[in-house]
Amino acid sequence: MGSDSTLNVPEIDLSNLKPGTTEWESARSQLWKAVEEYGCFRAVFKQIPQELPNAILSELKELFDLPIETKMRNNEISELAYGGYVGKTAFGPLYESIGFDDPFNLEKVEKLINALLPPGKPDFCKNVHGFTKLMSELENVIVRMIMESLGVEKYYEEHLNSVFYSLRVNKYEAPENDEGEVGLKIHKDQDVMTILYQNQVDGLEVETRDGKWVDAIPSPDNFTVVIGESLHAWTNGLAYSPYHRVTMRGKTDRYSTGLFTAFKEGYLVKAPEMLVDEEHPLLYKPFDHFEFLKMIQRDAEKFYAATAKPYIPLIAYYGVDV
Ligand SMILES: O=C(O)CCC(=O)C(=O)O
Ligand SMILES: [Fe+2]
Repeated sequence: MGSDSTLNVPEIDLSNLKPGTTEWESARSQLWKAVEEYGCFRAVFKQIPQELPNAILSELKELFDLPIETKMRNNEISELAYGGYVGKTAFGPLYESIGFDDPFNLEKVEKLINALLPPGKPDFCKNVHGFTKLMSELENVIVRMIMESLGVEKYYEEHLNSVFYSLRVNKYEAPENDEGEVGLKIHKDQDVMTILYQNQVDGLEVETRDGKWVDAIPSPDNFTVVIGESLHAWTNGLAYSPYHRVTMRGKTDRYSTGLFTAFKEGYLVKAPEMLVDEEHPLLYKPFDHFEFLKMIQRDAEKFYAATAKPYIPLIAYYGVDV
């Protein structure tokens, strides 16, 4: 089952748009079409200078080349379910990842980097912090456009107060054979959305709503947006959350960054009443997503690492008819 390499996910320019203008509305209708059909698109957002993520990516080799015991120090610092350091597993045979729990907090970023790479890297930390802030602005534009498309923009302020952001930096080792190897197995993201940036080594593949696998091939000025299952639930299924995977080909290691938007502890994910009617019955029982993550974290290792079970979608836990 390969992906169709002639297809790419849509590209949408979200740079410097003002709500209410015709430019905003035109980008919004492209965005909603992509969110419905692909759950994934490539955003251009010129407010983020390309040098910023590239400066972060250029430091990642040094970070991932550290001994595993050093990288594991992240697990003492991280307080988040799925935070910390993730080493290679059956789920991600070529994948390693380092998580920044609270990249909005420069001191916490510095605490982690000082622990891994004493005496620290002040510029790298500032870049991680600055990049996160700008990416969250992009996230806000996307959420606002999605809510406007569904006529539920009155929830926008609530969204701003109910989410937090974490950042992961990832490495995928170049495969040994020429045929292409699994970098990260098929899964959906469980968050609200993920915004990715990569060095120019492609590998992300996404399944569209009508079941076609397509490549996400970003240009250097593209941020790849993947809709998570929490937003799928919140929109009562209208925003699509795609299965995706990373396949590695070629001889170059791949580095990427991912900004994850998630709901804070205590926030109940519940579709607005306006999006529920006889034709569109409620798909998910209201749930505290943060609690859910903590619950399954306990089983995560035996779940994904040892047995490499297929990903279990959120609907299997909270689906109304389940
Ligand atoms: O590195 C990528 O492009 C994708 C990563 C991913 O799917 C994830 O972190 O959930
Ligand atoms: Fe993912």
